[in-house]
Amino acid sequence: MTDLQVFPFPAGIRGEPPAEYARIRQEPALPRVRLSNGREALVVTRYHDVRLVLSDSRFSRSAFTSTPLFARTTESLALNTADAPEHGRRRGAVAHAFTARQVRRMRPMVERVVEEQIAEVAAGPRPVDLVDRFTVPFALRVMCRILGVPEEDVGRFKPWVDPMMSVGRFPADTVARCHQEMNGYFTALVEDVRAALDAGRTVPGLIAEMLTPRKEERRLSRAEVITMSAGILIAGYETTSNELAAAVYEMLRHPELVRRVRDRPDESGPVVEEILRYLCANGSGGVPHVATADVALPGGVVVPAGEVVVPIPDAANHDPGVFEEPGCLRGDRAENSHLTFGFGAHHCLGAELARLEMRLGLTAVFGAFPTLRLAVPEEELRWRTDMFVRGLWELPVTW
Ligand code: HEM
Repeated sequence: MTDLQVFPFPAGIRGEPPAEYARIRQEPALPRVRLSNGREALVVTRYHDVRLVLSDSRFSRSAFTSTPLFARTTESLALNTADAPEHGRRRGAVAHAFTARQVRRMRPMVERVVEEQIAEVAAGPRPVDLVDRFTVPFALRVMCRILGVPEEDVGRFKPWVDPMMSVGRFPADTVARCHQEMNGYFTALVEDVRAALDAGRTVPGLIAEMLTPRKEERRLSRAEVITMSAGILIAGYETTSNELAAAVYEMLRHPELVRRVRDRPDESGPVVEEILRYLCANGSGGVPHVATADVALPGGVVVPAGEVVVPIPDAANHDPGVFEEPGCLRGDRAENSHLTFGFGAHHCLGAELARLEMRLGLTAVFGAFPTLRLAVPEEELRWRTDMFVRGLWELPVTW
């Protein structure tokens, strides 16, 4: 076995992108690495190359038969590791629930949840852990409302989901137990919703909609409904809550951005986009794809058929050929076509919802607590390294 560098590469102390990304981007060839599951792969870091791999059907996700680069099992990933036509069929069953129009309709609900969580923080003791008291319950409650998951169960998910989103941090037996318990919870919930529908009751939420599709082509199997329900809850809250906490932290380091969001909340969009570009959230690096033909990338490299490639959106987001001064967090970036939500057929289903939650969450936090500051020395913050989504385990703040 040749001595290859192991991927994913370790992140920086504050969860910054691995230094290797910038170095590799300069290399004419695609560097060969050993994935954490033992397979060899080529890593793709240049912006236009990453976009091509993510959007060209000659790169297959399902042909990569090894385990994913994080602790979820392939069977629990209804969308992420599937290719057309199966991927399109499953995604088509839920996509209507997350269109820009639907998200505009959700806005009052999201605003209510933000207000309730902020009011709870304001009424509680100081200092407060903003992850525990705001970013996680906010993002989780929004997903519960959308899916129709009982909100009294909100506290049950994080202890299961943290190990499921591990990239080597949690032991395999813990991960397996959490997969099983999460699956058991959603199996029982889907059964309950089915029974209520059969009894003629109206049940709000996407789980009930998945069980009673308006169009035949949106029909999913019972097992798919269970997997999709758990998957959407996880995908929807884990990313958003971590990005929000990391965004609050970054804004505290950039007071000019705090002023902008606080004084002109309607213009928070570009700030949020820039934070999303800058943050480098993906601890697994990217999703492995297999080339099903020889494919020439825009950067000039030809990927031979059969090779595994891992496109790295975080590296693409810091490509100086596309983003001027990529290492600077600038709220006035005019053009910001970042790849934080992916690109192509697997582009994040909840991107519009995530944007809304980020905008409302940040304007609410800095609007309610204009003097917000860290309650501990920065060196004491615990970063979520070796996890699928980087972020903070806690964010103790006061005001
Ligand atoms: C800031 C928050 C978020 C970020 C950074 C984010 C990012 C991503 C990324 C990078 C992907 C994968 C793209 C790929 O596989 O190539 C993805 C997929 C996905 N996201 Fe998000 N996401 C966020 C919030 C949400 C929310 C709120 C939802 C709620 C519905 C959601 C649901 C999904 C789903 C279901 C997929 C799988 C799509 C597919 O494979 O077709 N995400 N997201």
